[in-house]
Amino acid sequence: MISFVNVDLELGNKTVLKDVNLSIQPGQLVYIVGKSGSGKTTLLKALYMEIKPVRGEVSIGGYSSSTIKRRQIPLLRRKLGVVFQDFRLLEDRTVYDNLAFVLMVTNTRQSLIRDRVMHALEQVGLAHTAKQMPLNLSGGEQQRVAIARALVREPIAILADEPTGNLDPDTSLEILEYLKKINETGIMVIVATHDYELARNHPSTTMLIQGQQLCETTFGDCSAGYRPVKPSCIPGTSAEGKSNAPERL
Ligand SMILES: Nc1ncnc2c1ncn2[C@@H]1O[C@H](COP(=O)(O)OP(=O)(O)OP(=O)(O)O)[C@@H](O)[C@H]1O
Repeated sequence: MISFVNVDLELGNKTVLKDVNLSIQPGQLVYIVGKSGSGKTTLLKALYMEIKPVRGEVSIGGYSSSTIKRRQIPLLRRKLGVVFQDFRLLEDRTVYDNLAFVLMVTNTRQSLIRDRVMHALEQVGLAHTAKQMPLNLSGGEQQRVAIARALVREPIAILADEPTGNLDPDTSLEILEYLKKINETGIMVIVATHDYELARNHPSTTMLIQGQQLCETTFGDCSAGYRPVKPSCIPGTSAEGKSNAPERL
């Protein structure tokens, strides 16, 4: 499970997000939408503990931002797969080697590496590209390789930061379909995007960052509008179970 409880996040001296509360359960797919500069990347960075909250607590994969030691951060990150807008593939290595590299740095057995790499490529329909160089693939295919690379360590969650930002609308939908299929295997998927319409076409829990606040809606229930999430929604907090009636915005 992932949770944010009363979290404030700052960059430099600027407060980017204030009093964020969020709970994501195993198997959930969540969109974080918000305009450019609203703080989506900042929120994801708090999840992989590149940014520490100035107030409140982020919990993920059994670690807490309040107690995690610096040396434990790489261990947390091994449990997470991160996907970026610009793919970030190693251009001088084959598709296979891009994935294998991730496992080699953690001393995974060679026989296991091959199985894991090919399985991850199969999950994005690209097993046949294993020997190709990334730049010989289309943008959409390169992003699918990046998703496979995120999968190869069998993460508890995939964090995707604007994964469709460099892609045309049809390819963007295709990428979201792959992320949805991966989510159906039980992996939490968190997609940050400024493309509200894209998220809208894929009904699921959608969080909106607006004026430093994180608000929630579920498409199909838009009549309730977006509501700020209160700590009462976060299991395990002292306020759990108290009312969090939707507020019309
Ligand atoms: N190092 C920094 N110091 C101060 N402010 C920063 C720093 N880095 C980013 N910011 C500001 O923090 C805010 C949030 O940035 P963030 O990258 O999280 O937004 P975003 O929603 O991901 O935007 P985009 O969709 O354009 O990537 C922005 O206003 C940005 O200008």
